[in-house]
Amino acid sequence: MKLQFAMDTLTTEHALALAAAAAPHVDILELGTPLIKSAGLSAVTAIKAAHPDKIVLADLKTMDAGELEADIAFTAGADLVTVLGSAGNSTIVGAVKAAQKHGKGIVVDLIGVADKAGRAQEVVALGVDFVEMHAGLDEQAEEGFTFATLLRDGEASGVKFSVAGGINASTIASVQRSGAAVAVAGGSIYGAPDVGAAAAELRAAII
Ligand SMILES: O=C([C@H](O)CO)[C@H](O)[C@H](O)COP(=O)(O)O
Repeated sequence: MKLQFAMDTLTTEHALALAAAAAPHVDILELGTPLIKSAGLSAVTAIKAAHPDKIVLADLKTMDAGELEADIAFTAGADLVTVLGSAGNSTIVGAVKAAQKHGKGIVVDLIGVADKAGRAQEVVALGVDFVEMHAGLDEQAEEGFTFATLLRDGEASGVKFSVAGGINASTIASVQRSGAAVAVAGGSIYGAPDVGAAAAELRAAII
């Protein structure tokens, strides 16, 4: 299972510092949606330049203009770009077209989708690399939140999936047991007093 570090920060400078600390322990460096909205796609270029050996994911969460948005992110240096599962199929097909042009990949984020397993099967048939079983920061803050349902949806989908939803060192093993290809961790790494140590702890918890 790969480890993806979601950098939900607001400046390229901070993202570069976070990435420098965590990179030895993670496989995928994710530029979070708030970071891209705040700093722009130049942040993607800066992270890829600093870490050419890492997979760089631009979390665009595209909802429309799939081909155009994916194209500009790939041109900026992204290896993977996210499109929302609630987008129309034509948006996803457009993003896949851009990915094929660049030799890169599309991840469909299933945040807010009720039938995650069913939609996962549909979008994989459209040519996306994998899907993300995702509960966002707001959903995580809701009373009674548990990401157990994400793991069940992933298993039920039968397709390649990542999981994101507040994963930490005590829960990452359950993510791996669910069969996830990628565990996405944001706050448990960037919110730790020692970012490198937190990333290393997550890595060590992966069997
Ligand atoms: O995608 C995310 C969210 O929508 C804000 O951009 C997060 O990166 C994702 O949820 C992972 O972060 P944590 O939940 O803090 O682990």
